[in-house]
Amino acid sequence: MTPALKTANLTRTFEIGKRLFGPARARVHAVNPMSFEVRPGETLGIVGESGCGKSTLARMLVGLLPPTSGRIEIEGRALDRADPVAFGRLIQYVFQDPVSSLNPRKTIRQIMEAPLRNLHGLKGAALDDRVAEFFDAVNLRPEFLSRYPHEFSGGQAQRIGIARALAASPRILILDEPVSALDVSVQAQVLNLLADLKIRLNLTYLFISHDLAVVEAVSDRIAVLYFGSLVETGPAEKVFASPRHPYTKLLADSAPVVGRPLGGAQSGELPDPLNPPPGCAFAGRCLRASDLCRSAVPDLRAVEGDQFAACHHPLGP
Ligand SMILES: Nc1ncnc2c1ncn2[C@@H]1O[C@H](COP(=O)(O)OP(=O)(O)OP(=O)(O)O)[C@@H](O)[C@H]1O
Repeated sequence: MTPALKTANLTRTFEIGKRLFGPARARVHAVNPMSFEVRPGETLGIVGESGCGKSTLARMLVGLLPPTSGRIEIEGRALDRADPVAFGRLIQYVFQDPVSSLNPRKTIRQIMEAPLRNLHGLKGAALDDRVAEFFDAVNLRPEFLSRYPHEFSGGQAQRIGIARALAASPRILILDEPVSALDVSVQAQVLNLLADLKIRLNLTYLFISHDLAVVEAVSDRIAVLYFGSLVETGPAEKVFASPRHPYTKLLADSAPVVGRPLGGAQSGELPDPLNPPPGCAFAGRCLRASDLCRSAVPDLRAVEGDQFAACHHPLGP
């Protein structure tokens, strides 16, 4: 089956201004060569601590940030960076902070119309119909269209963000911490809405979050990101219940309560992103680390069925 979304060695480094002892500039390795697939209709959850590269990955996938190297394919077609319209028609982004992602000086109607004009050339009655259709799909009243973003609660603003993304008729939504900024009582409503829309519109989701409980609840498969690399992937019901990578186990053990973010896992020392270690980036925090771990980067390998871990000494079931 052709994947809905596929990355091949997708990589991003950032050069930063500071010069270290010579002409070479310092380089942050934000996303190391990353290859994964998302199947049609699937929700792939991507989980990781702050600074592990989640936003950099998301921004590359929607064309907001050029990759340093590697490819992005949607339904078997490589995306061309030079063609932002093609990107926008296939893949859309829902931002973490719903209110600040909406331009405060524009009405909701203007905000909704912009991608439809730019990506699909819609105007007149066809444009009005599409705006109304997607506004209704996220359960918002039509009179809201003439209002401004500050007039809405976080949950309503996130519905508007979702309507704006969906009106572009994408195949894939990148949901970057879509409920983290919302009250717990509103989170479930937005998650249920996303689940309904996915089925109704035949969508594929990439759901990025630092909240294990949310990711486990919404995902079919989960990918765990650590220090710019995927360290474990597998079925949602397996990854935290039976982790194979010691880092995944640390995450699962440190966030046992529903809705609790990854607090305890941050107590260990993260490597310096300007000077990554030669072997496994987790070796310095790992009780199982051997000389091999400190010298050779482990590849993501199948440990059982559909569960993969990038570990020289994976945990048993
Ligand atoms: N524009 C930039 N210039 C330099 N370094 C950057 C830039 N953007 C991100 N980084 C670095 O890349 C790494 C990954 O950052 P990224 O924002 O993608 O992580 P994240 O997992 O989304 O974190 P958070 O959850 O805190 O947003 C970090 O070390 C970060 O400091």
